[in-house]
Amino acid sequence: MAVITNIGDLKKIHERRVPRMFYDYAESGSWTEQTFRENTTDFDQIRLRQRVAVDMTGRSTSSTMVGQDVAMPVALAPVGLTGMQHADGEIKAARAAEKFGVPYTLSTMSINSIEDVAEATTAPFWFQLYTMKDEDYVDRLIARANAAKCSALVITLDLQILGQRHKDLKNGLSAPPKLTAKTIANLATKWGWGIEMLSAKRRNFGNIVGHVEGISDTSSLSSWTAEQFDPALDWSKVAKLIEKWDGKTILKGILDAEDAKMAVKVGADAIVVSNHGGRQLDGALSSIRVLPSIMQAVGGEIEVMLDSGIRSGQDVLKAIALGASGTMIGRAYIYGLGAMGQQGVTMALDVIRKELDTTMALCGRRTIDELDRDILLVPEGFEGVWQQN
Ligand SMILES: Cc1cc2nc3c(=O)[nH]c(=O)nc-3n(C[C@H](O)[C@H](O)[C@H](O)COP(=O)(O)O)c2cc1C
Ligand SMILES: O=C(O)C(=O)c1ccccc1
Repeated sequence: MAVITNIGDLKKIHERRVPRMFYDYAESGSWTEQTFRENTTDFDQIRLRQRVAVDMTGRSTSSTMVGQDVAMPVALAPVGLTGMQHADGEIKAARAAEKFGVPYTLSTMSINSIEDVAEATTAPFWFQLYTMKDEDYVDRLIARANAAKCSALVITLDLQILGQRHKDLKNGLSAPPKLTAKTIANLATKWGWGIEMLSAKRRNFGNIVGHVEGISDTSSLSSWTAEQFDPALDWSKVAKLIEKWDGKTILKGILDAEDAKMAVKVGADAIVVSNHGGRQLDGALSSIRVLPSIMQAVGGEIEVMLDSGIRSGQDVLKAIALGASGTMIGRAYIYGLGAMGQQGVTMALDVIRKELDTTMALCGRRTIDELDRDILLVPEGFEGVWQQN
């Protein structure tokens, strides 16, 4: 077996093993993919400060996220259709996260249901909520997450309407895949995936089957989303959702200081600075680029996490040093899952922790608390904010 030394190694195996439709779905950004690309290239523009002769014994990557102890400040982000990357992928990812000691976030749009994951794990996981027009259904989802003892509700705000992803539209993305000549030809080359998928507990959306007539046919993810998701979601509705949830609430998809202030106002416990991994508004700034302005606006008032573009422990370190208390990874663990199931997710987490730990040592920092702005050289434009009218 190939020696895995970085996340890119897992990505190559993922691409080989998983049907094109699902690899493309994971890897796509929206439109020209400018934001998707800049999410990673902007991280690369931040440089690190080497420090020497600092006693580096007794280092630790452990920290806390929304009051929970974590082995490192990295949670697994909610990812729709995870169970199409590997059979029962949500269960496998949740188990890997539990063993490693980091939070797992289950997407509303997952293949395994809330109950499947609760049954397969003991550590509390986070549940990510998409708000639908049918408010009773949203209430039922919240009640199910509560019954499953989820420790945080992650409300995603940047996808009331789906960004256009050209590859998904061309591939006719669906779960399970529709058997067209093109998909059959592709599946024939992915027999490892196919054989394993025969054993899966579920092959369509576990949280929403039965919700609407015909839901197991997600033949067009975009038209289904357009039909079901609530385009009228506003801050007053967000405030009501927060009131309905007893545990911690995390608002995901904040990319603007003004919105971050609103998140504080409605009483969220944390925000995730995110552009949905470059899958929504193409042309939006990268998360790492807007983080300084958001820290300036709400730092100290609310816990700030960041995702979009994290592919290494160095990226995690950069986000923390700029003020985030934690991060989320999406594709970085999905590559591992698609490549090798639970073991691949563990490998991805191991790779990231090793990189974080080594980088901390070489920057002369021993703990997550010690990571500060002093160890970074940040391009000037990163500190910029939108012009106020
Ligand atoms: C394949 C895929 C599916 C996603 N599905 C969801 C989802 O169901 N809910 C959600 O809040 N975010 C979803 N996201 C966004 C992630 O939670 C996260 O914000 C993003 O992946 C971070 O960027 P990264 O992949 O560069 O780490 C998805 C991302 C990907 C790549
Ligand atoms: O693909 C996504 O990014 C996502 O969040 C989503 C939205 C609707 C249905 C499935 C996944």
